[in-house]
Amino acid sequence: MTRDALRRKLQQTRAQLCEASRKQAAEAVAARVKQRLDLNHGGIAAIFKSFAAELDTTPTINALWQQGITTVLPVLHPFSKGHLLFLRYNPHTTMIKNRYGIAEPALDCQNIVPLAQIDWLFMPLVGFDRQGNRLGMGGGYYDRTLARWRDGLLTQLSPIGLAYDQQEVESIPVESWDVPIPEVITPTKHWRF
Ligand SMILES: Nc1nc2c(c(=O)[nH]1)N(C=O)[C@@H](CNc1ccc(C(=O)N[C@@H](CCC(=O)O)C(=O)O)cc1)CN2
Ligand SMILES: Nc1ncnc2c1ncn2[C@@H]1O[C@H](COP(=O)(O)OP(=O)(O)OP(=O)(O)O)[C@@H](O)[C@H]1O
Repeated sequence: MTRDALRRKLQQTRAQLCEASRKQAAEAVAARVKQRLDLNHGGIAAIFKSFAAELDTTPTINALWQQGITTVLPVLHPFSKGHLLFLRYNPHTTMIKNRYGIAEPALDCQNIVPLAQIDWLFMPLVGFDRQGNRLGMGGGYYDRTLARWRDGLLTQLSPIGLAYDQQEVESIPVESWDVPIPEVITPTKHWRF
């Protein structure tokens, strides 16, 4: 199956999950993220605001805030196409909708946190396999972010995918630019590849 066909199929699968299992999945992932954070101290976490049928990160974000962890969200770079910035996010942050309709902090340079200061990069996945290969929305945004990590420039950073169990597949067709990730958290399992 091509990446596009697999992406469509997995998006369909996750769109079919019922409200009750979505809610349960979101809570279960938040609990596992909390356990994961206990392994390190302090720190800055990059998370994402869920859209469409993505795993809902609201309980995870609340858990991060409760633990006093500085939380940042991805913002589409205003002119460097395909790149992300990460901006501080707290309950008072002014939010806007980006061109995909995803909520992001309004761009204020004072709130930009360089990737070199981020400890945990929680990423949205459309699919993943047991080798740690990932499939995203197809924009290459996280690929570009991970490229810097792969090149050894961000040794403090732990990339961690968040997904429903149903997003695990036998194998993801890999492209040259794909960077496998070391961990994925689903409601029932903490994968370490
Ligand atoms: N919640 C969330 N935030 C995120 C991401 C994400 O995947 N999830 N991103 C991760 O990269 C970045 C935004 N990337 C995106 C890339 C493409 C589309 C999108 O909807 N593309 C097509 C439809 C593709 C499809 O339905 O398969 C479109 O433009 O219509 C959305 C977000 C940054 N923020
Ligand atoms: N490091 C990179 N440098 C330049 N272009 C890249 C890089 N990584 C990916 N791309 C480009 O981004 C596009 C989308 O890649 P891909 O289909 O792998 O996205 P994805 O992994 O599903 O999305 P995302 O990374 O946003 O979650 C590809 O056309 C690819 O050429």
